[in-house]
Amino acid sequence: MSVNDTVKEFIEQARWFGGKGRDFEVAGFRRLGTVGTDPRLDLDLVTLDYGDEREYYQLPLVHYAEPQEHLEHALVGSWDGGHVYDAVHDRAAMAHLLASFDTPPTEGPLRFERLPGHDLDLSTHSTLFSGEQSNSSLAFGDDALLKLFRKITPGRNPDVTIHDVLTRAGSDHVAALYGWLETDSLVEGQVLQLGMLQQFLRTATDGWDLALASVRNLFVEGDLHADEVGGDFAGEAARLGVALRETHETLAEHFPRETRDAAAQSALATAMGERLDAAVRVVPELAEHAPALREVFGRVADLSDVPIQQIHADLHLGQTLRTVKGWKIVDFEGEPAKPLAERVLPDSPWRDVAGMLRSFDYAPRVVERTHDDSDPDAADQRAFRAREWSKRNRETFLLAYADGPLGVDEQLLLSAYVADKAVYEAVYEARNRPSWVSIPLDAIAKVVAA
Ligand SMILES: Nc1ncnc2c1ncn2[C@@H]1O[C@H](COP(=O)(O)OP(=O)(O)O)[C@@H](O)[C@H]1O
Ligand SMILES: O=P(O)(O)O[C@H]1O[C@H](CO)[C@@H](O[C@H]2O[C@H](CO)[C@@H](O)[C@H](O)[C@H]2O)[C@H](O)[C@H]1O
Repeated sequence: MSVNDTVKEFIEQARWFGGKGRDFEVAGFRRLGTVGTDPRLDLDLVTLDYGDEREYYQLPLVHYAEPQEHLEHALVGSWDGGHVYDAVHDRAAMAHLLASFDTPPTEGPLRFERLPGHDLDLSTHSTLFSGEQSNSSLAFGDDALLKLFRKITPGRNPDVTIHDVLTRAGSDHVAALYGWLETDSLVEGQVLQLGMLQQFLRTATDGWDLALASVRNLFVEGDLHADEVGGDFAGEAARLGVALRETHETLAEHFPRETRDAAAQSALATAMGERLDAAVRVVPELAEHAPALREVFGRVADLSDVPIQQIHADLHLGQTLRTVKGWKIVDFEGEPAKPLAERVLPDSPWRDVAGMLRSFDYAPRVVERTHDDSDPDAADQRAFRAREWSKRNRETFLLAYADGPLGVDEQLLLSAYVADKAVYEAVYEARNRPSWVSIPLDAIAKVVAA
């Protein structure tokens, strides 16, 4: 088998590969740089050709002369007389990267950039994060987290740019950026950012997991209200609201702020309508709600002077981490499916708020699904509690975020973003978790009934 075919097979089964199910060929293989010897770590860039478009993926590959038993699960293939493994699984290869952040090479194509203020702990070893992630993240002990980007879009990565700005501004709501890895390359004449090193949040618990635990707690005590059980989430929802407001304020101070005029608002309404049209083709059940949704989107076309700025753009509870020092927000890459040029455009902060409101709707619905519905009374009671949990946390979060009631225009814009996100989710679920598609569909039915 050729090296290209071997690499293609490896990419197809990788959990970070975003093009699953699509036909592609490996059209090119380019060495971006090499770090260390014995073992040698190559950072390679693979070009994938889908026929109508191309994408680039980063492959960190470690080479050994002899087979490595402990890396068997990470074998990519054997070529050039050696054995080649996915390097994120190899502590020796990852130690080369950490050492290079500490003492950057003085020559060569790779640039290991650092922010001042933190001495890396070189005595640590790497542990790869598991889970459904679009990139590969590794913890170095309790000290640092390295995220190696997999899909590489030429140009600056917003995750790096935004963490850089928020770290320098002293924000309490992100993990501090320690540095990043980049290279100039001939690919589209732009910089390629390959990885990001940041503070490891040792005491972090995922916001989504915390929300699920709170709902489970509530379901155990079927006769108690959300505010009467031990795991009530409202205090956390309020703190999250404040954390998001403060993050938006800091972003507004350091990135350009604009206002969207009537023409731009009209373009927003059109874009939401187009996303709906495309979604109906994937999820035909959306069709019955389409006229009412179009009305919701149409109302935002009449607004003008809408403030826009840098936002997170892909916010949900799974992008929040609760630490002993409060809530942190992660992953500022924007919606991965969108092209970079669109992802870096300013947008209304209400889009982020809408993302969180949708998550507060999801959490109880997901827990409900794991319960045995053999007792219809208990199921009804759980459905009632689920609605109560969601409403309580959405309202508390929103009140804390806005620090008061919303104006009519703000409410209108927020409802449109909520509906737009639910339309996006209907497609996402149909493609990834078809049995969950009723969660966004039910939410859409509620929006249009309101
Ligand atoms: N600084 C950090 N410290 C500890 N865990 C983190 C940190 N940043 C992100 N995580 C966790 O690492 C995982 C991957 O992070 P994320 O930025 O969402 O990656 P991806 O871009 O691959 O989706 C998530 O589970 C997230 O909660
Ligand atoms: O984290 P990603 O950028 O990969 O986001 C995608 O996956 C999310 C699921 O992990 C998905 O989020 C949806 O499901 C969540 C529960 O699993 C829920 O909290 C979110 O509100 C809901 O949107 C997200 O839409 C998708 O882009």
